[in-house]
Amino acid sequence: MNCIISSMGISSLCKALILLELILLPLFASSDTKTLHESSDSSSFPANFLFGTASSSYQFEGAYLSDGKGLSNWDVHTHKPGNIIDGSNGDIAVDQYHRYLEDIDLMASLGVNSYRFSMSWARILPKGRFGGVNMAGISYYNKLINALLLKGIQPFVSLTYFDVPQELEDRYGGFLSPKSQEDFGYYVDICFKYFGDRVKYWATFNEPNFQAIYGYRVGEYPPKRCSKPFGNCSHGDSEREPFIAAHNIILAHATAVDIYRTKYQREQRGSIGIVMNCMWYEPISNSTANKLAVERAHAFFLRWFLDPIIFGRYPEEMKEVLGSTLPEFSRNDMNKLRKGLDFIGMNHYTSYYVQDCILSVCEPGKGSTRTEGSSLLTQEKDGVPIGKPSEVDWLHVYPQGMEKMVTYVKERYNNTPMIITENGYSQVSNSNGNIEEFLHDTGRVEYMSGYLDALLTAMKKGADVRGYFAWSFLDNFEWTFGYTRRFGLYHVDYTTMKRTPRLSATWYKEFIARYKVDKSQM
Ligand SMILES: O=C(/C=C/c1ccc(O)cc1)O[C@@H]1O[C@H](CO)[C@@H](O)[C@H](O)[C@H]1O
Repeated sequence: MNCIISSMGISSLCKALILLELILLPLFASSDTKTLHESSDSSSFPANFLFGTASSSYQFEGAYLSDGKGLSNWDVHTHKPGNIIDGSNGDIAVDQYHRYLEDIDLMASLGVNSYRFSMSWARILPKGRFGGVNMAGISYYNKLINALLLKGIQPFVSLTYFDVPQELEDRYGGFLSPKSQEDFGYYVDICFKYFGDRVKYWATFNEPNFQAIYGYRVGEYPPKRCSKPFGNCSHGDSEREPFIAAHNIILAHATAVDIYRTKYQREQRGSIGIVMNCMWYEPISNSTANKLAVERAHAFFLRWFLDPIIFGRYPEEMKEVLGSTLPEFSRNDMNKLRKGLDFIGMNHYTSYYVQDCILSVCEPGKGSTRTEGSSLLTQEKDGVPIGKPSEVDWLHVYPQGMEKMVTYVKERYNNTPMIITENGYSQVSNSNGNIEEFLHDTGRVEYMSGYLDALLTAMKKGADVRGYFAWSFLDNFEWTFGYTRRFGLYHVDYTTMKRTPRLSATWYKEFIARYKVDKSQM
């Protein structure tokens, strides 16, 4: 039975059921970890569910100047000393550009039915719309798509994933200029035209909420703009620019959807959405102020983009605080925004406690300032972490967050179809050494098994979720952390580029196999 929490509170029967669950849950949880291999109930996922792995162009492809590719903002950023903690870059990355056939064989052996990858804008249009189409780039993605389809693996394409042609930055300041909307429209039209006969899933942007904050507030991603006290950059305005960049990204998304709907979708029959970074928030106490702070945290991160795209307006919480700093949508923009999206892509990894900083005085920290919504994010309460810590400081294991996050998005956006576009776990490494330890990744298996169970719980309660992608297929270039964070189901030796399956790869393979056996019996 479903427990419906109304404004009146929870019924007493529900309370009793929840209590019973709380008592029984630890019993099941402990037997779960004993038999890792049978812990998750894959057979209950619906038919046609997408089970895949995820990647992105800059983190995987390498070949940064091959066959006519132009420079991207990330090529330029990583080549400047001091930007990446281990001084590395994605020039070679994991060389997927040359090894895609071998990689597709690995995916086929895993049994996944989908692969999420991104197209490098600068590989297709080295100078944006100010130059020609690079046919060698088109040819690479054609080969990749065809080889995937040959193995029964659906391509799931992110049109852009943080990397944009440097030309756009140099010419007009990238996403700070409305001209970026036009450029994005020009680019996606080319992608739909060349690949849309075979690609049925398109995501316009990956984590634009993260992109806006890291590029324009804290200045750790290109174009490395910010102001004090948010970060240390030579240019920028942390209180204004994130909102301008976000505004242009929202309208660039709308432009892409408009083009797809008017020119391609009827014939090509695919779907188009956006991928958001989704963090779950728990109030640090049950006070009304902290609960309101949780809602503000969602408003200033997730709803910042999804409210305009789905409802045509920014969250009230943002308007109230930001006033005229928040750009406005013209009538023309509103019309474009009406085209919405077909699915919400969700990257979910971890959860935070939230403390109100309007009524109480907060230590400075993530989210605490006015322009961030006055909601301080922490991962500890009275010295106790929100979930089991991992080797990576920001990644705490809190599987309940998956169920709650999916349920939140379901309720707010009228159960728009959702796809978990990323979920994953990291190990830390400073060298290639001790591969055995890296391969025996029980932490990752427990993480995925717990999060998939929580996802299924949300689905059993009615959430319309269509797919799950593990981040990541292989170890890869982890942005500012270079090669020191390993998220792969497969270990990569960065000297030889050899890929080796971890325990988690075997576990995921068996998980998918059980799902397939069950579905073939239907
Ligand atoms: O979710 C995140 C990043 C979270 C974070 C980073 C640094 C902090 O200090 C706090 C959070 O990005 C996604 O998660 C992955 C693994 O990180 C990245 O490799 C993906 O490219 C990206 O889409």
